Amino acid sequence: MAAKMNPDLKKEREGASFDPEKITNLLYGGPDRVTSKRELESLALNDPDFQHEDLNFMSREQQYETQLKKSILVVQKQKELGIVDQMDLHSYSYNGVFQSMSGPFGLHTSMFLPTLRGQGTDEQKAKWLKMAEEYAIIGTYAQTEMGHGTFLRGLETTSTYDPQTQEFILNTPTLTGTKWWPGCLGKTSNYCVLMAQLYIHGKSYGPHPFMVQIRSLQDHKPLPGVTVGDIGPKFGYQGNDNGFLRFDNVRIPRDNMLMKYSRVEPDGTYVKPPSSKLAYGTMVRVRSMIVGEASESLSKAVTIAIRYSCVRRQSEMKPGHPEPQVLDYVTQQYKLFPFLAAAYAFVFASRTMIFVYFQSMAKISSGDITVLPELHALSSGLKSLSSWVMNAGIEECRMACGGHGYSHASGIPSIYMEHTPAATYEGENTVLMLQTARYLMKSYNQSMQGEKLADSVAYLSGVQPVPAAGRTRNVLDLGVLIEAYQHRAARLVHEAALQLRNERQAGKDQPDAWNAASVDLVKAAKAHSQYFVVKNFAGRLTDPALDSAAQAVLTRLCQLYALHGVVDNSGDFLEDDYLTGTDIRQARRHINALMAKLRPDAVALVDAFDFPDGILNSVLGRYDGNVYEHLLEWAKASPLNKTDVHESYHKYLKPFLEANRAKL
Ligand SMILES: CCCCC/C=C\C/C=C\C/C=C\CCCCC(=O)SCCNC(=O)CCNC(=O)[C@H](O)C(C)(C)COP(=O)(O)OP(=O)(O)OC[C@H]1O[C@@H](n2cnc3c(N)ncnc32)[C@H](O)[C@@H]1OP(=O)(O)O
Ligand SMILES: Cc1cc2nc3c(=O)[nH]c(=O)nc-3n(C[C@H](O)[C@H](O)[C@H](O)COP(=O)(O)OP(=O)(O)OC[C@H]3O[C@@H](n4cnc5c(N)ncnc54)[C@H](O)[C@@H]3O)c2cc1C
Repeated sequence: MAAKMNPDLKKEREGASFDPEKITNLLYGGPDRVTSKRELESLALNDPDFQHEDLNFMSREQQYETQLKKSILVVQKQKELGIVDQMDLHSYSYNGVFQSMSGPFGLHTSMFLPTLRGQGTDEQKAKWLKMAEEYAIIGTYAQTEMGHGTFLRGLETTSTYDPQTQEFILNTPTLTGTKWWPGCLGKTSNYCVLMAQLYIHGKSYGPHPFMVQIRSLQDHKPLPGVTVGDIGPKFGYQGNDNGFLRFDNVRIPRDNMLMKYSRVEPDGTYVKPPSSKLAYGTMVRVRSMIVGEASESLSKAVTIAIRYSCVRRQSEMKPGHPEPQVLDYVTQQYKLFPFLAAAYAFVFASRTMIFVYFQSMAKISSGDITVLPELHALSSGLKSLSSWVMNAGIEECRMACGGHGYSHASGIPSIYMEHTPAATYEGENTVLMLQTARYLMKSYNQSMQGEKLADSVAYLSGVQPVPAAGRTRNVLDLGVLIEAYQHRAARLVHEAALQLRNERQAGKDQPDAWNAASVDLVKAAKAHSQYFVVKNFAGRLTDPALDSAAQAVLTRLCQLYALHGVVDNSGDFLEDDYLTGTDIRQARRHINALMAKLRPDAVALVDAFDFPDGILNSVLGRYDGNVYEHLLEWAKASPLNKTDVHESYHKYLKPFLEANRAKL
């Protein structure tokens, strides 16, 4: 018999002003997509082969083994089921089987295969791609070293060409040159794409990608000259064997250098790529994907916190009245609703990012590399902004669940531990924001020369003059809000550029001037990215998939997202002189009014994300809201509760207590 729905959640759903299915359809690309997503998720979630004890109750070794076993089964089953489409794979594998927890094949699919596809020549693809796609070999992306992650040009691993034998000789010359962090490297991979400094005839040509076998295909032992292992337990990512790797005079054939863009001829002649940054292509790809990872993780956390906030009743709002649902406290709404709005904003931003990525890659493949700087700037900015907001949001959701949020039963700690490194991996956020800033400075200077700018920065040359002080606006109007964000971004870019110029004029060289202005540069890059997100969100509100009710609720969310950003950054907007103090006060009032309007729709809005219980993996966020009975059941399954009296009682506590009693 189906469990009864918690009456509070039932009422919430009955009281919603719109049909969540309409928004689900928009989020996933139409009803057919939603149907196949649900079928694939359900297939994975109900497959007995994928059932296991809660990962939270397992040791790290058990987690690794469990995830490895599932990774192998997924490969077999996805073949049997004929799943090839990336979105289908995401539903079946990433969410259905792994509930977005990392596993030992993660880097094979997210970076090793894309690098082979993107950096290999046709011959190289013919040689390795099929083997890799068929999992005859398993690889990772080995770039970061103990001493350098950010500064790619500072990598110490060397690949020295020997024209005599037409081989590269790989070496790790220092302790800090030890590869450190690559996922799935410690125990799983037998190959890697190695980023190493290319040396020919004693000259350095910078980091290049090489295909390197690191373990025997017979017994999986490290090959001669290779030292490899796991780097130990981490904050999260326990199912992933992030590893270390060293080389001692390991020789690989010349054609193991991935040579789609740059080449080394047999005699040692180096053929330059059209752009040296094409070798960084896989990172751009993953950064674009991380916007999706961040939005999805934040969506999961807000789903849990909002559902639970409707089930949880606490305190007396009015003497003698029943305890209210904690979501009725406006302070609780103020914690959660802006992150609900942000989750939507970033889901939409991630869809656009993926579209721009593939559109740009099509151009790059046909030889037009002019789109690369804009793609790099956009993906760097959105990756950083989305993962920062995700981190803040997940933590806010945890705290909004009170004590139970701290328990693994809530599911929130796992989401946080697993996804918080998105702010670090694939380019540390501040560093990437500075890359976006670099592009903005260049664009700004180009606009000063009257040059035409790329679409995403065209506004830098067309910003309206600051309106007369004292003029107030209707800040609920999305057109006004978009303009305000645009104006703020353009002003911050302008001011950062001025600061750079002033630092130069005061006698600093370019790098010192850049460092001195870097806080403002990051601020400008953030403002630019926030403007992009607000504008993009507003652009989705007219999608024909939405009926008027769904459109109305998403419009409120979009207004809340934009207004909350204004209030949160009111100093910026006021300095801008574009909005006035009265506008900011109005914005605060509008936020309160919007939250009151959104309150009855909050549960339906998180339902629209369409995460089944098996994927949410949260006692607090259960769809049926039957939290308390399952909390007790979950705790009873904890390994410490396998026996009434734990064995350590006999070993330690009993003699201790007995000795103390004997002394009395
Ligand atoms: C719903 C969907 C969910 C799906 C989820 C699925 C997948 C995604 C999820 C998870 C991901 C899974 C696993 C991830 C594991 C993590 C793996 C890693 O971390 S791999 C290692 C990543 N490492 C880095 O990112 C290193 C960061 N450092 C750099 O990228 C660079 O060194 C640098 C900081 C950018 C600086 O480079 P450099 O010093 O060489 O360059 P500069 O001199 O500063 O700039 C020169 C010039 O080049 C431009 N540029 C730099 N990078 C790029 C690039 N990638 N593309 C294009 N252009 C680039 C730069 O802007 C300068 O231009 P200019 O101003 O014109 O001179
Ligand atoms: C879970 C996880 C998985 C990973 N997987 C992989 C993988 O599969 N393959 C791989 O190769 N790597 C991997 N990495 C490594 C990751 O890519 C790097 O850690 C990341 O790029 C950051 O580099 P870093 O560690 O050198 O940080 P650092 O650069 O040392 O950062 C430390 C601080 O210095 C600041 N800083 C550094 N440079 C600058 C600058 N120029 N300007 C201003 N501030 C600066 C940063 O902002 C930061 O605050 C992984 C890391 C993690 C945590």
